[in-house]
Amino acid sequence: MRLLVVGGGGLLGREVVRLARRAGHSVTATYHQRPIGTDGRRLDIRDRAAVAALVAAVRPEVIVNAAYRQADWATTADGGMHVAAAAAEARARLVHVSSDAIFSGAADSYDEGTAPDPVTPYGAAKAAAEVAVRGLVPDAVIVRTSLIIGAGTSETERYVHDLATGRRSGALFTDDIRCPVHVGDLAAAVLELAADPHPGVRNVAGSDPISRHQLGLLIARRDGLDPAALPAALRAHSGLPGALAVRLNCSATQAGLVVRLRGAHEFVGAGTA
Ligand SMILES: NC(=O)C1=CN([C@@H]2O[C@H](COP(=O)(O)OP(=O)(O)OC[C@H]3O[C@@H](n4cnc5c(N)ncnc54)[C@H](O)[C@@H]3O)[C@@H](O)[C@H]2O)C=CC1
Repeated sequence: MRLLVVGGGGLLGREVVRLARRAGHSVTATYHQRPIGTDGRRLDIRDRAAVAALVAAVRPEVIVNAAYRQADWATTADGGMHVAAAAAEARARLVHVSSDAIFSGAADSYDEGTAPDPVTPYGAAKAAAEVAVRGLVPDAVIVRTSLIIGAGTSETERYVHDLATGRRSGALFTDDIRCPVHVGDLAAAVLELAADPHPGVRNVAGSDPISRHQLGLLIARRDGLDPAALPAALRAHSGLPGALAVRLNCSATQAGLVVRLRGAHEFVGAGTA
């Protein structure tokens, strides 16, 4: 497969690039600010003409869009649209990465057919991107995912370390439930779906709904930190906008995947939290 990974320097993008190269695919990765390796290509997806030019030059069979910047409509919504437009022009398949932030959390769980009902600007931008992508590339695969956890490299893991070691103050919510996914499982699923001729929305998250506080305890135990040093709080009392609990139901997508989407208890640790 000739693959273009947009956002190839990020947590997910890096892993997609690594696994794709290991599988023998021809991969071009783009970065935004911090160069990646010697063969990365600089790209700002807010620049429609630049996206079109790069895609025309690389002529990918598949584009994975894993670019992301929180609270930036131009990257999330407009950028997603620019990548989709270029994919349509080049007749490339598209895997667009979306988020559980498109949901309010009002439902008990969310399957692939659920319509977005975002309650934050970020969620609204991600939902708008999905609409634009579907309009431009009707056979795109839209991967909705949840908290991405790596081997120590994710924002969540860094936050837990900072809290546990007193480098910053804060708390982890006990009522903020997500389905954390291991970056390796997610990247493997993205590559499977890139080769999958069946278009549409795919939920790709961990099998284990868990609170951010429970997740923090697992990470602390795994990394030899003091779990008691992680303050707990209620998001419901925090005044912060956003969903309390979003459980992505991945069973339909999982049934068609080789990779097993593990839950946080399994991939972070065997603790019972
Ligand atoms: N990290 C998480 O917990 C979650 C992530 N997601 C989604 O997963 C995808 C990947 O997220 P991560 O790998 O965590 O993000 P990340 O922040 O680790 O990487 C995103 C990459 O996009 C690049 N980027 C930022 N602005 C850009 C622009 N204007 N043009 C081109 N590239 C730009 C950044 O330089 C970075 O390398 C995103 O679509 C995100 O919305 C969804 C749910 C949770």
